[in-house]
Amino acid sequence: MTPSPALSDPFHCGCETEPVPGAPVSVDVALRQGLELAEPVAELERLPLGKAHGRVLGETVRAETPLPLFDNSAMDGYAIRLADLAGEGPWRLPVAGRVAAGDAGNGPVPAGSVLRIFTGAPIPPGCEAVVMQEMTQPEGGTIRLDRRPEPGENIRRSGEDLAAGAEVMPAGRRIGPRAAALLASTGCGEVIVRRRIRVAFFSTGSELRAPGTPLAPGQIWNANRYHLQGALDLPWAEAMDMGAVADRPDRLREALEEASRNADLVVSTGGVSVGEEDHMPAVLRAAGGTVHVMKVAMKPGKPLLIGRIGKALYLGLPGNPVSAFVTWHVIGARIAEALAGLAEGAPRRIIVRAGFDRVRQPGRCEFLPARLGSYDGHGTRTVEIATSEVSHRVALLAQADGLLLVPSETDRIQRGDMLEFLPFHEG
Ligand SMILES: Nc1nc2c(c(=O)[nH]1)N[C@H]1C(S)=C(S)[C@@H](COP(=O)(O)OP(=O)(O)OC[C@H]3O[C@@H](n4cnc5c(N)ncnc54)[C@H](O)[C@@H]3O)O[C@H]1N2
Ligand code: MOO
Repeated sequence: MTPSPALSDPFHCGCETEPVPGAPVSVDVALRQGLELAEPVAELERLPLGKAHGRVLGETVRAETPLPLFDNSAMDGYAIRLADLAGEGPWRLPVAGRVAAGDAGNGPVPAGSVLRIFTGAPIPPGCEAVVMQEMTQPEGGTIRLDRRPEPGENIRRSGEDLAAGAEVMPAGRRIGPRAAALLASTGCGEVIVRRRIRVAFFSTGSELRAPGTPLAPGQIWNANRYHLQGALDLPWAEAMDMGAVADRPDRLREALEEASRNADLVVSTGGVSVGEEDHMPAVLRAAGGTVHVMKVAMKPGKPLLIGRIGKALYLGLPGNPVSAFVTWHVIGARIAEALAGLAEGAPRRIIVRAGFDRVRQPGRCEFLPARLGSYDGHGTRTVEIATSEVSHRVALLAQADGLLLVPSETDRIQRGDMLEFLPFHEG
């Protein structure tokens, strides 16, 4: 599959250089390789529009009718014929009838008269303009009019928003609130959507316990499980939460195999680094899977496995909670969107100004939890970071406004430098 431009929009984090075997690949290369593996789910479903919110449109929709459907009034006022306004104003014209939204509106405006008309009502034959009622003075069954309206004034023309036969929405669009309003306006009572992708996920780590349960020395509460539960609470995904699995190769293999039988995408956290307790690369291979990416030149998130097992795509995110979040946010979510057939979704990026000075070691692209500060005189916001050692700093992450993107080749950031920033959508 050729990834769509939006999904593969590069981070310019070193993709210009040729990958060296065994060395970390750039974020862009990792993303591209993941997207190449992500064949969109093929099955389609027909759903009533009211049950399709947030789903991914499976077919391009074309308009069978124009939008607006018929010429109609943009204002509450009076439908007039311009020929009735002879000479200089003011003019006085009798009100011969009324037409409201929902009326069939077949009767013409009688010559020498006006019709009372309301917003959304069909424009009666002969009517060349609608005069807002505020521009008229009613006087005993007549109106007085001081100004000659322009031809077509306050008339919303049929087809001016969308012509009959035009594309309403392309396949791959998420049916968000705006899309739903348009589909409804063009009469789409049912839509064809892609089936939900199935995502199985588990956390690895013998130290992990569920929050709310007591801990023995050395144990911690599982954060990544709850991050992924939230991140996968999506209308176009069916999440299968497999809980936590101890750092034992046999258990991990069982979990991986079970997940891959049921899911399009398997996500695990932890166990992807180089320690003796980091089993996932070996477990993936032992289970017949293939490894496509092992390490990415990013911080946090250097150890990141992208592979395949059976029919499923596999993502082994690092265990450190901020590393797991960043790798999911920047790479994992893009891959999930591509599997779901979504043609959009790369995180929005804005330009900010550094509010700090920092000298750094080039070579890895950084995605640092950061807070936005005040605006400069040109409407650009300053950004502040607390530290670059962030991989375990969940509090810093939760308090951040987004991720500051530091390109891999950067060796120095000076106050006032312009940088890219990925704002978080949620509050
Ligand atoms: N010798 C090296 N050690 C490490 C390297 C390295 O290159 N050489 N990389 C470091 C980096 S960077 C990261 S990131 C971590 C990633 O390691 P793993 O993915 O194997 O993760 P674990 O070792 O299983 O866990 C790391 C850390 O995160 C905690 N953790 C794990 N899962 C959870 C969870 N579900 N909720 C909360 N916290 C979790 C775990 O307890 C560890 O503290 O490796 C570095 N080491
Ligand atoms: O790369 Mo690790 O993910 O920094 O913490």
